[in-house]
Amino acid sequence: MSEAPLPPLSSTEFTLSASIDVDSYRESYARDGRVRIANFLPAAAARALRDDLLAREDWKQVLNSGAKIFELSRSTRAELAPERATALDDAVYADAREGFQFRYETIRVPDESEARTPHADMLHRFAQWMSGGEALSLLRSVAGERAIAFADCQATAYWPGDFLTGHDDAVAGKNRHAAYVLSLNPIWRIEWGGLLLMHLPQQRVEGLAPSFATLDIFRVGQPHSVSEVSRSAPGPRLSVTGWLRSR
Ligand SMILES: O=C(O)CCC(=O)C(=O)O
Ligand SMILES: [Fe+2]
Repeated sequence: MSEAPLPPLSSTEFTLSASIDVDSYRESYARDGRVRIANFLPAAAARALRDDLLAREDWKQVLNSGAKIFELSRSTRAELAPERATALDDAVYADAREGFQFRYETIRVPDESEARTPHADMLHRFAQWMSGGEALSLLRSVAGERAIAFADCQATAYWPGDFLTGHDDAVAGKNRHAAYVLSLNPIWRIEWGGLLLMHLPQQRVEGLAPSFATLDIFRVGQPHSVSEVSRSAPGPRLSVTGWLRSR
């Protein structure tokens, strides 16, 4: 297998934490198909990214109705008549009873490097950093997939009541090798929900609670879900997430 060239590094504001032991993460990933890398980013960088994302107003709520996906800006939602908003909530929970269903807020970054304007916003810069240099080289090593060429990227905020039901991330034509989730929650009680649940045989699950500056990586093709964030959560479950892809 030939190694795709590493795209140039476009930003120096993100760095890898010094403590990452690539070999042990590579072994865990090869064995289990998933791994949690603690302290993936230095705390200051993770904190800056979190603050930047929380200050943004261009979040869109995304939800599906069967195969259709709807996107609602915050201003659109604010203008919804209360009966419409309740009907929408009811439909989301009714459809979640049996089918594939999700609802959360997102800010997306374009997949193409040219569209990720250098120095546009912090999330774009993070996506570019993940798609080149030391970060991409680490991700390729841990996943054992030299064909990985870039990280696609979106920020997600799961507010109380938000969730994502079981699925396996495999989409034809997207060339996804592994999913990643950078968790940006300095304080999170497990009881607040929003757990990344890996669905195992016999109704067993392995749950990964939101955390801070950790990177979860898991191989595409494994059933998983995000459990509903509870009404006791004081704020959103904030992450930056996407897939490690080849072109
Ligand atoms: O946010 C997470 O922990 C995982 C999200 C996920 O599974 C997805 O977006 O496909
Ligand atoms: Fe997923």
